[in-house]
Amino acid sequence: MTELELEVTGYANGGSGIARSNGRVVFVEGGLPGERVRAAVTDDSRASYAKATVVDVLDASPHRIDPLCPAAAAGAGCCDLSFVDPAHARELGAEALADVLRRIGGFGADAPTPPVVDPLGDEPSGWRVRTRLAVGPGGVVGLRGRRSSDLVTVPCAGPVAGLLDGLDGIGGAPGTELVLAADSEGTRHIAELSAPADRRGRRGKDRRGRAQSSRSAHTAPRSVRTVQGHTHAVQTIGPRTWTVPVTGFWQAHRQAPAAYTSTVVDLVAGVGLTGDVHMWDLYGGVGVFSACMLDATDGPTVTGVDLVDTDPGALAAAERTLADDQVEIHRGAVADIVSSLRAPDLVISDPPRSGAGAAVVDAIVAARPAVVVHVGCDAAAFARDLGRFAAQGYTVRDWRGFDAFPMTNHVEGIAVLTR
Ligand SMILES: C[S@@+](CC[C@H](N)C(=O)[O-])C[C@H]1O[C@@H](n2cnc3c(N)ncnc32)[C@H](O)[C@@H]1O
Repeated sequence: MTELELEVTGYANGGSGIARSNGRVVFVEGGLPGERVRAAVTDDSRASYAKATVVDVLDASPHRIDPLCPAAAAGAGCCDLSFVDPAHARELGAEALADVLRRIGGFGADAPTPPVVDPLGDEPSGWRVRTRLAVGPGGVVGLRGRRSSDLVTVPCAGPVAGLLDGLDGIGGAPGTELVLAADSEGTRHIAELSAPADRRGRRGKDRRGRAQSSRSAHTAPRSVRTVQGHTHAVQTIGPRTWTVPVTGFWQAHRQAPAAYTSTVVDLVAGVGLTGDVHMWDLYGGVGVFSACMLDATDGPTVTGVDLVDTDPGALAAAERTLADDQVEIHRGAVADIVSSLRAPDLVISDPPRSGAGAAVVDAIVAARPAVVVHVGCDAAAFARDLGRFAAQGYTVRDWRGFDAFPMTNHVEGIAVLTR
């Protein structure tokens, strides 16, 4: 493998350092701004940039520390920034978020001050209430390697205390995955997900056949078996309680649901929306944003909600918790449903990592809500969506960043826009 000696001069969204070699950008995994490193080239296939990974640190950044996560240090793909002092990792996250808001979102000097990235707790470790692990031969449980499918059995530092205790031989079949969730009481629930269809049917297929089965495996249903605890985890935020399928979506950071819901209420109140309003809760899941807006004592009075999501388990949980509220639940893709909904005054959208995308942003704009709150767990997709709102007459009035996945490069953004 080719090795290069590089000066790392910047930090890119996604967690790599930025260096240059022969006029070409090199994204350096494991390199920090200010460092001189020796790095092995891992991808040389593009003309404009290459990728490399640090093999030796020649001059270290003062922010480099002994890795906080033993699993990441052993090669697992979990906590990619566990070797960075947590406060500095947050500064890097804020820089990367500001950079994509400028470059991808097109926000210039007239935009609000770029967000700082706030911690959601005092500790960089012990925050994660949900995780997914692989089961290897003999029922041994671990994380997959960063760049391999090898099993790393050293425990990750992210999960809350007790979540990873005593897992080997707990009963997961080799080739399956275990989904672990801690509920609001701290009780652990474990569900086994059957092996993806492509792993089960791979043998004996040619390359094209394997690619086809890999694509369909993404959408193929996987059977679920309870290994410990219950099929559903009880989660609470303030006065509300949800029973959420163990394999369904709930924010990973134990402090995130309370922090995000109070932030959303503050941001909506902060732009002066008052009176009776009709709201859309898009990508609403179990309806945490519906609930916080219905219960808010500041800001508008929400008289009705259209909640849209694709996940039947999440929607069943929403139906139970919001049974006595004016919430209409719609199962399906946001892009297919929004144009049939009653015009909203307020839209909250919280898409998955890929973002809402052009068609959904355009459909929200066409419905002319006075206020939009947009949430994003991928900085680039978040910036792209916000840029599209801004190009069509919406102004970002305020935005916040959260260190919702400590020890990793990921940050969460929440922005409020008005028409
Ligand atoms: C980041 S989660 C947010 C869930 C919820 N707002 C919360 O905070 O608990 C994204 C949600 O989008 C849903 N989803 C993904 N793609 C979707 C689509 N095309 N249309 C509607 N919902 C979708 C997922 O099922 C998931 O519940």
